[in-house]
Amino acid sequence: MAMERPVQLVLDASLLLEPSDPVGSGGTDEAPPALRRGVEALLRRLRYSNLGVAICHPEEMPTNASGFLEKTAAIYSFGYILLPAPTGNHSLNELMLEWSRTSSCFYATSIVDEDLFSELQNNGWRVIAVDNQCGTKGSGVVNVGKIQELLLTLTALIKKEIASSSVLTVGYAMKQSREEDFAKRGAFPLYPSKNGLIFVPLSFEIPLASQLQEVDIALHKMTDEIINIDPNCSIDFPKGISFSGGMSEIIRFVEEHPSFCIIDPFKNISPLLDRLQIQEILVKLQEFCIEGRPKLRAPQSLKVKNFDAVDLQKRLAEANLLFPIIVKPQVACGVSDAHNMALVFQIGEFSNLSVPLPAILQEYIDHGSKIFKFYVIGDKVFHAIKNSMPNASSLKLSSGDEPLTFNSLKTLPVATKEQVLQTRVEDGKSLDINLVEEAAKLLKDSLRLTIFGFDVVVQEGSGDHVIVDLNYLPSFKEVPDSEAMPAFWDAIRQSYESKKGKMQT
Ligand SMILES: O=P(O)(O)O[C@@H]1[C@@H](O)[C@H](OP(=O)(O)O)[C@@H](OP(=O)(O)O)[C@@H](O)[C@H]1OP(=O)(O)O
Ligand SMILES: Nc1ncnc2c1ncn2[C@@H]1O[C@H](COP(=O)(O)OP(=O)(O)O)[C@@H](O)[C@H]1O
Ligand SMILES: [Mg+2]
Ligand SMILES: [Mg+2]
Repeated sequence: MAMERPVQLVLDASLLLEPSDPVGSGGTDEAPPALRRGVEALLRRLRYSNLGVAICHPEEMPTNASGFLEKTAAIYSFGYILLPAPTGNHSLNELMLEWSRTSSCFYATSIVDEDLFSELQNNGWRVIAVDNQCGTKGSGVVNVGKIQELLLTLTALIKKEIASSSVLTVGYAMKQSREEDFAKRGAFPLYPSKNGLIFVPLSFEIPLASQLQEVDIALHKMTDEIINIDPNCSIDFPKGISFSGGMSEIIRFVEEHPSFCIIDPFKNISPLLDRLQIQEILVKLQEFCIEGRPKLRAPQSLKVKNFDAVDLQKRLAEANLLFPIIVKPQVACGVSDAHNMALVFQIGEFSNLSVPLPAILQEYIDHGSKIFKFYVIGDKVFHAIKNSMPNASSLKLSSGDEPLTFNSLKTLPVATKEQVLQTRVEDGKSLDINLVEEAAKLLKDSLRLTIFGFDVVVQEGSGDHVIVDLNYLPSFKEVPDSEAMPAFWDAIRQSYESKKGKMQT
């Protein structure tokens, strides 16, 4: 994808500031300048958009407002330009003229100024008027009803400028913290990525259907939009799950448009919400093993609906599940207590155990406090080594006769420095990388997911490679951006092309 001309976006003060007294009234009772509703979200997205962005305002703006805008520009590392006072021959700011020569330029504003508009358009700028009362029909100005529609309109205009049929627009929906993590890595350029993808956030404040009609692909982490999961019914999308309004609109749109490319289909993600279904997937993988290579397997597991000791003792024996046992909620993600776990050393410790039910009991694998996090991103497999929980014996010391309860995302009892040092370097029991990479490809074929992660621990003694977790769309933070981002973009395009390929057959 040849990089086209850079894109320059200039945001007029009228678009950004709460309309207070008319500009220049200098009235003393003016409220302090503030950003209009929806502007902070717009600026946050533009910051990592790979577009050139500048804030502009008329020279004669009162200093408290211009100072506020200058500070705002600095916070988001945007440019900051003053529009010359309207003299006879409107002369654009020098910089804007310079940009006209080198870039595709867009001017977004909320006030109509016919002279300025025609001056801009004579210099090749596209003007976008946002939610201004008086329409500006026919003057080549693009009208946008609400500020939440601005980015989608901008991507449509950019795509037209580039006029290359291979450019695809990806609308994305995920929780803000995850979006920020990805955006900071450059994952969501509003300007085509190397392989021709343009990313735009889907707004849950305006109807989703009209937005989805404008994009080629929707990328989502549906587990960020789960309101609750019925723990007593086996999860089988959409059964047992209730979603936010916006996510429900996306789900409905996809049902009504079977050829639309959703990454990933909800039914394909659904098993990863349930640690029992994850276990079943991993047990199937056990059939894959290569002579003379370490065994790749799932932990011995057992689902329980309660922790009543009598019944439990029998069931543990039947499942030949020995202590120590790690106890996890059957619901794997999407709800706040999906990561509340416990390490239990004896049957008595199950009484009043605070792990949500139904629960999955798993053999605890001594793995020298080292975990291998594998990330499958399209047809690429990456892995990172992270500090993990130490061998059970050292955890038992610190927990007396109590179970060790923790939250796996927040308070995982990882090994202390001295515990890591104590761990004998298991000779020959290290990771068999290509065994796991082979398994990763099989997993990808059976899961039919574009991006997923799974955790492998190597059991001390046996050297068994035990897969203890499987996640949909993790953050793969440990993979360098230079490798992770191109893989991320390729994965999305591959999924799109294979979906379109299937539609044709
Ligand atoms: O279990 P892991 O490997 O730590 O992966 C987690 C996991 O994907 C988790 O998602 P979820 O299970 O809550 O859906 C992610 O947390 P949030 O969704 O709360 O952000 C983590 O980002 C994942 O960690 P990692 O990115 O290191 O794989
Ligand atoms: N069966 C197991 N044996 C030993 N350690 C485990 C086992 N299962 C999980 N762990 C440890 O607990 C951590 C959290 O468990 P995991 O299933 O990944 O929970 P989550 O899905 O919340 O991330 C793992 O990263 C690993 O360090
Ligand atoms: Mg995990
Ligand atoms: Mg997980």
